[in-house]
Formats: sequence, C-alpha cells, structure tokens
Amino acid sequence: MPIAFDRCTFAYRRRRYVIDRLNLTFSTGRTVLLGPNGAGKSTLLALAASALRPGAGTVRHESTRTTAKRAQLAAYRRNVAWMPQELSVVPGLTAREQVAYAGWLKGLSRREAWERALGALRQVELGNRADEKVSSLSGGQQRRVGVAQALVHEARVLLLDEPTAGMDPRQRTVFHEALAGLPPSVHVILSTHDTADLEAVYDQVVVVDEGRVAFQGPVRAFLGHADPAAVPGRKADSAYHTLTGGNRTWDS
Ligand SMILES: Nc1ncnc2c1ncn2[C@@H]1O[C@H](COP(=O)(O)OP(=O)(O)OP(=O)(O)O)[C@@H](O)[C@H]1O
Repeated sequence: MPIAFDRCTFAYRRRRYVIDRLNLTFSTGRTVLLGPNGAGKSTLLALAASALRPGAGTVRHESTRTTAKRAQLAAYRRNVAWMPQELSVVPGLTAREQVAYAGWLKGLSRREAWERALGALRQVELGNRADEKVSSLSGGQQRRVGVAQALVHEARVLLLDEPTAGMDPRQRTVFHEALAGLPPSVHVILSTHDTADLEAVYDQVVVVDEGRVAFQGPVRAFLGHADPAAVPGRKADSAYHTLTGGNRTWDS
C-alpha cells in the first residue's frame, strides 16, 4: 500500500474544504491522477508528501504517518519523494548540485548524493547538462531536473505533480521509459492532464473532482466508461467526460 488517506479533511487557511473526510487508498504500481483544474490533485499530492498537514484524519505510508513526531516523519519522508508543480530553483546551483542537495536533504551522505545525482540526471537524459546552472535550463529541462530530484534517493513512493508539463514529445517518451524502468517495488502517483498512452504507461487511474474520488480502478475499467462510439484515440477523453459528468474539457 503506497499511500492511504483516512477520513482526511483539508482547507487552505479559512477557506472551504478542498477535501472533506476523504478515504482513498492508492494501489501498488503506477497510478495516474486525473481531474479538472482545481479538483484537488496538487493538494492531495502535497498532503501525501507531508508538505501539508490534514486538518483532520491521517495520511499513511505503511506504518508511518505525516502527523507523526519528528523521527517517524523523517522515516516517512525518506520513503516518499515529491516533485511539486513549481520547481524551486536554488540560485547558483548546477543541475547536479541541485539534485545532490535534494538527495542529501533526504538523508544520503554527501558522496552518495553526488554520485547518485548524475545517475538520476542520466535517467531523464540530462547527464550532459549536469554541470550547467539550473536557472539557465529551459522550463521543460527544469521539470526533468525536478524528476531527477524525486528519483535520486530511491524512495519507495514517487509523487509527481504534472511532471510532463512543458516537455516535448520525445522527452515525454523518455520520461515514460524512465517510469517503466523503475523497479516494481517503487510506486508512482502522478497527476497530469495528458492522457496519451494511458494503457501503456499506467496500471491504475484515480479521477478526482471537487475533492472527491469520481473513479478509482485499473486503466481498462476506466476506459470502459468511454462512449462505445468513441474512436480508440478519444476513449480516455470520453471516459473522463463521463466520470466528471459534464461538457468540460481537460483543462476546464
Ligand atoms: N495556496 C492556496 N491557497 C488557497 N487556496 C488554494 C491554494 N492552493 C490551491 N488552492 C485551492 O484549492 C483547490 C484545489 O487546488 P489544487 O491546486 O489542489 O487543484 P488541482 O487539481 O491540482 O488543479 P490543477 O489541475 O489546476 O493543477 C482550488 O480551489 C484552489 O483554488
């Protein structure tokens, strides 16, 4: 079980609840999180990363919780890697230094972090840009640095918030290959608005809409919600429309 939300409630400051008594246990393997803008996907991932704390309820990875005391929380964070939607570029650092720094923060020794940083950058085809300043890389390349940061400490759960946004088609393929190359013991929960190749890349789909789970199940079951008349390339789009109950587009 990678991550479980038990009766979890969360609101930003004094605003209305983004999620309210949510029960959601993610399955093992590669899960894609879909939903309209503002549905709560980033909030769920940030709660799962322990970057946000629930107002009520718990978020668990195996026996550790995000609401635990310091030592247990550190154990939780070692097992769970998070790539937020907005990558923080550390001024002056090269790609390798930034990725190594992320690994060191997660408990790797300096030497180990430095060695593994290069390997993680190679996984996202940035090995040849390792010594360049992150600030000089393009938006899509910076997102790949973010993916490398999530990969560097070999966590058991990867939480990736729109990792392919801004990547060109070839880099999306490289990214999907990097996902496919992860050991089966590593679970991935990834949010995206990109539904191409759903069946080839992911095992499970979770559709979130207004903070509730509109669908959870294998990709094939998700595609089963498509209009039978939908052509193969439009099935995911059609299933999404059925499950979110409207005429909205992916980005509405
Ligand atoms: N820092 C914040 N302060 C106040 N409200 C926020 C904050 N971040 C998100 N929200 C609100 O919480 C709700 C869920 O937002 P969230 O970013 O989790 O959605 P999302 O599904 O990731 O959207 P997108 O697809 O656009 O990234 C939205 O109503 C949003 O306006």
